Amino acid sequence: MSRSSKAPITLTLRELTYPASTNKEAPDLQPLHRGGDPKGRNVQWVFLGCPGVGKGTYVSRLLALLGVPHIATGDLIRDELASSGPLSFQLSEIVNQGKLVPDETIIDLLSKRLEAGGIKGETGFILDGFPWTVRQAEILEGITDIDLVVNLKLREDALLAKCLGRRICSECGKNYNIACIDIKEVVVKERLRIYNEMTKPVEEFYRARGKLLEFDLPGGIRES
Ligand SMILES: Nc1ncnc2c1ncn2[C@@H]1O[C@H](COP(=O)(O)OP(=O)(O)O)[C@@H](O)[C@H]1O
Repeated sequence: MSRSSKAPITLTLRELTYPASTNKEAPDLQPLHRGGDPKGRNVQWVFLGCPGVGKGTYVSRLLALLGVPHIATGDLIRDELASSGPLSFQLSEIVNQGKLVPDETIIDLLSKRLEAGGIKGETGFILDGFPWTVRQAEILEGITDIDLVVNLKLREDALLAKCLGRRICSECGKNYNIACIDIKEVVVKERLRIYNEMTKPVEEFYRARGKLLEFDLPGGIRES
């Protein structure tokens, strides 16, 4: 598969989450595996997906398959906060207010993480929580050539049900709650609206470069 091509990317989710050896319809996947990359490095992918879509579950399956680290900018921020370093006070104010950390700070933390990974021999990654803005996407393109941006999407009603802890009983078909989640539907809807508004330009950025791979998920993914 040529990743520099501008042709639409047509991998299926099955091809992404299961090894080529178990998927007879996916011979294309082989070059993406460790050591088989024409660029002489492992895959460098970005995962986009709104809260509740099941991104963490998909990413963890892929990590085992591809042998790359999961780099989540939220984790980088939390590590920095836990270190009580010079940045931590300023960062805790921003994060506690639910705001985005300035681009310079997040890019500095990410560059350090990539550099440290490079020293350890890492040549690929799955990036999560970055980029959030077009400016971040542009800067990332300047740092490395991202191969693929996977955008996981779930219908809003399914997403809402998931975020609110609702499930449908497979026997009687009625709704039930798996947990006592004290969160209002309007709050979840607003969070999704803000997410969509923020990430649309980032999706466009990667779509224009032929790097965006979109999945309309039919439902949630099982966590086990
Ligand atoms: N790409 C980014 N740009 C700016 N700030 C970020 C970025 N990624 C993470 N952050 C900051 O770190 C916090 C935690 O990130 P994350 O774990 O991805 O979100 P959440 O805690 O909502 O799941 C965010 O609320 C934000 O302040």
